[in-house]
Amino acid sequence: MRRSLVVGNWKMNGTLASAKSLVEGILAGIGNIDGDIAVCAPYVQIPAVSELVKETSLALGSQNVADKTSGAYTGEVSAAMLAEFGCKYAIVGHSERRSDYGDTNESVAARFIQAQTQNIVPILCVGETLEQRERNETFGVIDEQLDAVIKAAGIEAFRSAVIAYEPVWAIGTGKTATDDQAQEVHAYIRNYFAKQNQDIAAKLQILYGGSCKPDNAKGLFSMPDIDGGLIGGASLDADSFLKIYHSI
Ligand SMILES: O=C(CO)COP(=O)(O)O
Repeated sequence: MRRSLVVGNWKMNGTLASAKSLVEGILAGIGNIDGDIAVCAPYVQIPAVSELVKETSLALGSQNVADKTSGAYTGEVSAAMLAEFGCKYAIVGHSERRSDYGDTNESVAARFIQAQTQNIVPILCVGETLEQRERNETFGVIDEQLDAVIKAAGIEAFRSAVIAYEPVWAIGTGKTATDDQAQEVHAYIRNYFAKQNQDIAAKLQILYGGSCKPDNAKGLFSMPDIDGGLIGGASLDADSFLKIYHSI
């Protein structure tokens, strides 16, 4: 009943030329799969990618969105600006934003709300660091990250949102959560929502992110509460990204 979704997060990589050829490679191999696929490009590559993916089944997303609507916020990009280029998704609360750029649970909630004002589906990232996992704080950290967004946006907002569970210790490290470790947290997240609204919980897409690669995607995606992936490094190569997509 839930559609699978695979999203590439290109992070701060590539050039205009490499972005175009990556998109062309993805489009050439997308095939006819019963599931959704998207790429989240750096802001300045969004206009070009938007042209290439028009009228295709490859959706476009951004890697962040401003927490304000418009005004004197130097360096920020608003949800309305992203909507003009047909962005369907916006990642909010990625761990790199939280740890390197000071995004707090509250500002992540504001970004989530801003995306939805323009009918952009926020992909809300949650996850624990290695130290937090070792201190058995995983579920508490995820509770706080989700509580902040529900407090600001309300539970109904999750009818058009996606969650990405990204264990920080598995991002860009080559370390992956085992299928069972990932499933345990995905089930926890679904249950967290079920306690508030069973229908929303049952329909919510929860993606796994954290060194998801062609060789481990199938196992992860076969778990009952894993609905796809948010892919970093492996999304920068059309073949490996397509192999992951074809594993759904
Ligand atoms: O951060 C990620 C996706 O948003 C995961 O990155 P890697 O797939 O490179 O570990």
